[in-house]
Amino acid sequence: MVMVESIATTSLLGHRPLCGRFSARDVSCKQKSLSNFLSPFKEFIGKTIVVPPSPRLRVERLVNSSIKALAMELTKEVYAYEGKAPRNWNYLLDTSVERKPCLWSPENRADNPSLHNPLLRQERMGCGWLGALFEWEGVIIEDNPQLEKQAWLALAEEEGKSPPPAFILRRIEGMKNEQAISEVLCWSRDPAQLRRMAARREEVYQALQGGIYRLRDGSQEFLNALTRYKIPMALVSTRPRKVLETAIRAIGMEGFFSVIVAAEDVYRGKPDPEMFVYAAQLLKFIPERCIVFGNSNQTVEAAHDAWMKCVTIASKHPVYELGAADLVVNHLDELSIVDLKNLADIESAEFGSREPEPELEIEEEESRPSTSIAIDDIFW
Ligand SMILES: Nc1c(NC[C@H](O)[C@H](O)[C@H](O)COP(=O)(O)O)[nH]c(=O)[nH]c1=O
Ligand SMILES: [Mg+2]
Repeated sequence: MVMVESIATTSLLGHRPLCGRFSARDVSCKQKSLSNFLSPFKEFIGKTIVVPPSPRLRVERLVNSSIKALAMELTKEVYAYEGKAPRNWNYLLDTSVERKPCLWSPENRADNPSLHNPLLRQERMGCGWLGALFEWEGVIIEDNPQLEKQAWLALAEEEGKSPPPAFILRRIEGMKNEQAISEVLCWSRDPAQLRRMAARREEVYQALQGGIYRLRDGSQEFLNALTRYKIPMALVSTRPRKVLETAIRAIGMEGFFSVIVAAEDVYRGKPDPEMFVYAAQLLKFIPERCIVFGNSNQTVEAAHDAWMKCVTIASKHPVYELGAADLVVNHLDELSIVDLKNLADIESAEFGSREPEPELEIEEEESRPSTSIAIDDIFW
């Protein structure tokens, strides 16, 4: 009984179903109806029992009877909802009450009754079922936006292409090199050429970067806290795996990440959700229980498209540019574990329905002036 109560309490604190049809208020009503049920029952005992049983026996009877009564009540609801009560159970069904699907047995995505282990189930509904997906640059370590630009400009020169303007560089932020070259810069569509240019661009960047890594203030402390609470962590970055592994060793952060998703593991980087969805799969978590930590709006878009919450770190972008994030901080150690649990529990309107988005209407072609680009968009 104690275990059942504690699971129920944890599930209330630690999870709210995403279907949006069951709220905390519904649960408290259910709890009230049990205590309402107990009071007439006590009176009944007082009037009819001639030889009072021992106090222990009385308590046991009360508990057993209330469990039976609750079971009967719940059975009524199930049968009423499923519409398949046995014929001689008709007297149990109050047909005047409109039954709402989902009122009974709300889906708790954090729970897994097939585990047959109350402690494991309880842990899953607490912190034990919260996954943290971290970008690398600008989140765990300091990044250097100038080097990104310089690497693209150097590659453009080597390839005999015109230097990409600032608004194009902003669009490719967070993408994989191949994706940026084929889909935005439009330098080639040939897979072999894409691979060659992408590898060269990474080589130039690494040469400029020089293998010097600097931890962002507060990252280590935050990762230590998550480790203490046994929250699994994934590193998700558009850098190649080898670069990430070298960098992790260089700053002594081995052992923190149970999963690493690197550039070569996916077809597309941000704003595509692929990297985060894959990381959640590797952590064996459903996306709704994962929180992404990034530093750009492309990350926010990717996380939300993956049905994940997103905390952004105002490293290269100021706070006011990161308004779409669920939470914006300057450094990771501003966050507490409770912040993360609360964030995981917020039911975002955009996550309310998994129905496909309606197709956008195609606008009629109008004679419009060609898109104008502000001068400061072109020059940096
Ligand atoms: N293209 C510009 C970028 N790109 C940023 C990188 O895509 C990304 O940050 C890097 O690959 C590391 O990955 P992650 O953050 O660990 O996922 N950044 C700029 O500042 N400016 C650009 O023009
Ligand atoms: Mg980043």
